[in-house]
Amino acid sequence: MQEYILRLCKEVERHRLWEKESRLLVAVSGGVDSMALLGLIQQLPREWQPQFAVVHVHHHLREESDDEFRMIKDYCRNQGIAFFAEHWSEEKHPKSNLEMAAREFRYAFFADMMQKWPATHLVTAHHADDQLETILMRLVRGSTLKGISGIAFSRAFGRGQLVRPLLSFQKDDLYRICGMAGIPYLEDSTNSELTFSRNRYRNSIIPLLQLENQQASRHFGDFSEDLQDVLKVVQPIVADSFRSLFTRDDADWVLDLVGWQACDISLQRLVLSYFVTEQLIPAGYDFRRSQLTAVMDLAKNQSPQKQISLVGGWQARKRYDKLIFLSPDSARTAFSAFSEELELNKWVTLPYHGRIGLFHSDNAFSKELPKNALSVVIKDETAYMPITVRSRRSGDKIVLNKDQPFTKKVSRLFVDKKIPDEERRKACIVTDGEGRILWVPGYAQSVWLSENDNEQTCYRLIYIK
Ligand SMILES: Nc1ncnc2c1ncn2[C@@H]1O[C@H](COP(=O)(O)OP(=O)(O)OP(=O)(O)O)[C@@H](O)[C@H]1O
Repeated sequence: MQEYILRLCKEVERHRLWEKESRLLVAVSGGVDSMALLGLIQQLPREWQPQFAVVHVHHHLREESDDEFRMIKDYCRNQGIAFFAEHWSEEKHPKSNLEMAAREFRYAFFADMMQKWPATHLVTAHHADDQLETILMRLVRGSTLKGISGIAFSRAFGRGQLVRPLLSFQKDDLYRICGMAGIPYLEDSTNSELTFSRNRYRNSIIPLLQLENQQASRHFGDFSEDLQDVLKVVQPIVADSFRSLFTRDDADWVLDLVGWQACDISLQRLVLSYFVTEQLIPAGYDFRRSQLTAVMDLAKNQSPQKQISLVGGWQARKRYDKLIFLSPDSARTAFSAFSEELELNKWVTLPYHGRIGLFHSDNAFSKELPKNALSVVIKDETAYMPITVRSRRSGDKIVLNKDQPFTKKVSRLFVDKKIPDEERRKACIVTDGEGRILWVPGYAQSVWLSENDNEQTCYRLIYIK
């Protein structure tokens, strides 16, 4: 046992996992891995042992969950260890993606407890065999370089760090630890069934690799550490390029395609991969390599306007010399069926951005236009009340040019001006009481408007973006 305790101390020191003053929340499922982890932490020498407590989630997914819950609770009570548990009741279980939902629930509870207890570190019992499985699965399924680098010893989580001190321990070590120290544990019954893909790897593929070489899991661990070292050095360089090429627009991101295309092809790929893994995908979401390839293809596509859907409801849209990554919210928020009559001297807030109003020429706003305002004048004999502001409709037409009036489709207007699709959707249309289009703020004004005041002036339309 002493040998294992020393090994844990070494790992904590080598990877700077925690300090004596840290406060650890140990995530215990009741299986051999996390019970061995708890046992080792309990037996750490005083100068190495921070304060610690146990967190457990009762998933109510299997009959044995009750036994696990009770076993950990009793163990902690007998050993004088603080124990915090949460129940994931059956009503909260979704119909699909159960494994993913259980994980999300678990980590949300852990983050919450880190805040409440409070803790500096969450400690999980991921070990060398988990590492091998994870790397292999990600390689086979397709993942980014960061994904293929596997599980990290430490990463930011909640208000502190998530640490995995057992990554160099093999499963057999953990059985031995529990055996030697008389620590109870319960086998997870799903481990022996081939229901989830991880278990298929665990039971069929990995034993073959280990037959080939018993040190396979150690070698995967070395590979993971080497690759993580490389990424640590390269990442800041890539991050610099990322910052110069990407700009943020609320929740959306915009890539300058001209600058990006001027980069070396390897840097192009690395910058996109960095963006996707570090910024786009919420922590823990597994982004597939195939999506990265799709984004690359989109960026290089000949057509000036094209779009694709990405994981998690994100959308990538190519718009001339920009690649816009729309957040799930923006992608959903379509400026659809909006229509509102303008009341004299009052602003109407537009659904996408900006406001618009109809003001009498005597009104203070008309006399002193707000900054960034666009404004046009309606001559009272030309337009009929009420004036309405609405979103675009197909078939919208506007009559342009005072001297030689001609009718133009609003859609054609946008194509001629090379206005990207999202901007077109955000554009609003101002009509008069007869439904004639008076103004498309920012883009065109009809023959019935003028820009300058004169004696006939009665009303001014003002739009602020
Ligand atoms: N119900 C649970 N309650 C508390 N801790 C848990 C629970 N289930 C898992 N853990 C902790 O998480 C560790 C890893 O568990 P598991 O292999 O199921 O992967 P995971 O939590 O889904 O994480 P990942 O997907 O990152 O591999 C366990 O060793 C244990 O420390």
